[in-house]
Amino acid sequence: MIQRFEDRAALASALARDVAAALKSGLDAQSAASLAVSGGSTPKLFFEALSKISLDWARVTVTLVDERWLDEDSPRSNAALVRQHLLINKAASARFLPLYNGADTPEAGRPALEAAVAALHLPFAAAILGMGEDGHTASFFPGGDNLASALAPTPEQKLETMHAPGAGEPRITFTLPVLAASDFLALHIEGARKQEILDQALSHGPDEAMPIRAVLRYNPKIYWCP
Ligand SMILES: O=C1O[C@H](COP(=O)(O)O)[C@@H](O)[C@H](O)[C@H]1O
Repeated sequence: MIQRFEDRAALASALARDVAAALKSGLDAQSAASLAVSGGSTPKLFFEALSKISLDWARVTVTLVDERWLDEDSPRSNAALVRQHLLINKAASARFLPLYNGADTPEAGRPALEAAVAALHLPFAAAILGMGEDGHTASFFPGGDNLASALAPTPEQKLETMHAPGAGEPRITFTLPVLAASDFLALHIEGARKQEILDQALSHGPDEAMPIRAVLRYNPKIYWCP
């Protein structure tokens, strides 16, 4: 289902409202709820809208669907984006679980992160994915060294490392089954170019060429604006 909005502000406020409702349902049913968000350039307005909504944020753990293996002082750090634009206002009391821990490589950092992730309340009450113009989502990149295992139906771990020609830097990502099991699964994309990429992904073709296809099979709610 594609929901189309007239502009970025309208999309941000609708997505924030729907994510907050999913978190509230999770908190009504159990003692805590987890939220996985994407990084990149798209989510800022959505983060700011969500941060202003009243919720029992102290019972919410926010994490990332994926991370670039970089210090938080890098402008490409997804964690830095979350700290600056989501963990503010009413959401300042949420707990944050970053996916970068300063180890030399994601492979070296992964065991400690797997242990931290094991303490999360899963499934995620909500997971919000983005999409790159190469058809990647989370860090499921075309040509990624561990793409097959990240997309496998029964991965051994919740996290997978990724190196790919188009990724810019090494990555770590939640695997597809963990994200797809979320109570509320959404894809947030903006702009005419990404609409074209989405149309291409919705047509027949291999997941390896456009890994977003693997997510589309789970029928995420799609939020789009020009
Ligand atoms: O590298 C990444 O890119 C995607 C898409 O980012 P955008 O800048 O095109 O919005 C993002 O969803 C992902 O979390 C991030 O690591």
